[in-house]
Amino acid sequence: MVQQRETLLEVKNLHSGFTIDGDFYNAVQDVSFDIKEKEVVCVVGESGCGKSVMSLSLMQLLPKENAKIASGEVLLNGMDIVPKSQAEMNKIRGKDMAMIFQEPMTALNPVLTIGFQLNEVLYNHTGIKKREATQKSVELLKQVGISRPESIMDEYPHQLSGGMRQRIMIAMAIAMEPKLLIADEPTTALDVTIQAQILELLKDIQERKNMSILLITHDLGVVAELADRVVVMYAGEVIEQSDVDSLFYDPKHPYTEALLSSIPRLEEKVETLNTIGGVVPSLKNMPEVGCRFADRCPKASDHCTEITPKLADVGGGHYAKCLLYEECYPTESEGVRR
Ligand SMILES: Nc1ncnc2c1ncn2[C@@H]1O[C@H](COP(=O)(O)OP(=O)(O)OP(=O)(O)O)[C@@H](O)[C@H]1O
Repeated sequence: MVQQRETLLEVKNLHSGFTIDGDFYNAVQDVSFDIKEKEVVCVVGESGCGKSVMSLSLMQLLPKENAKIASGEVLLNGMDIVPKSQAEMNKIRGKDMAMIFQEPMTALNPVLTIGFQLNEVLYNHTGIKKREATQKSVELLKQVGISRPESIMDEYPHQLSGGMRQRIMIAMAIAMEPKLLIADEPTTALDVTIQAQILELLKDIQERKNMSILLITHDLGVVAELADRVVVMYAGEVIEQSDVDSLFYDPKHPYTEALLSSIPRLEEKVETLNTIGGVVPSLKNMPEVGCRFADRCPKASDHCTEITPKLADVGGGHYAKCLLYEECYPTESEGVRR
């Protein structure tokens, strides 16, 4: 019998975005998905599709000056964290959910030693004393595959390679054993062999610690390697969602098909990469009605700019948002507008 996993994170109708020239624009539009315990969910999509804004919204780390969550719920173990204050979020971040970023140098403080920064995470969440914190930090560095942890404790971020810095970030993220790790393009800034090592480390830690991971990436090779389920985003919206095999072998949305066909295959002699023509619309230029991919879609019909599809189950828990499928037509009461 397949054991039902509990839902760890549930995102419901999330809208978030930016105020630009006095007007508010959603960069994340009505996004809903969930993550079960011990599950790896990958979020994919081209640059500018809202992946980072979505993940920063979950952590409540959007820039305060011009960005906010406009509506929606983010349920962590059933509790909505959207209304939480920053002080409350400071307790939740690190302990219940943690995040690693593309460029660890921006997240690490350049003038503090690695040991100081690691110990700080432990002090923030526990009443631990210095000697014990230092022991724990050294242990964490070992867990992330750092071979001379005692001496690294006294070094500064700039003395380390990009791969080492990302390992430090992972050590900081797992220090309090959070159940959810959000990783936003964690390997993009690294060279290829190091990328593979960091992904291997994430996978290993996820299994050892029984964590769930939300992995943001535009690299479908990474998705194939790590994901249990995949959420495809386009222009701020979820346009497809399914388990990883179903997505790779039977993609439903023309955007996902296009993304998949842009991966070069070893057996094919590729002269040029098959890229998707056109660009993701900017926030100010989002179509108000219809499918946001319509102007780039090879399968678009007139309907596609007139009727807004809804995300619907098009078979066996595979969700798509495309008028190629009967299920995605809005009902009369849902209308054609967003
Ligand atoms: N600080 C900001 N102010 C205004 N608009 C922003 C800001 N940051 C992002 N955006 C816009 O929000 C939209 C979503 O951007 P986001 O960074 O989430 O995309 P992404 O899918 O994560 O792309 P990438 O892979 O390049 O990080 C884009 O249209 C982007 O231009």
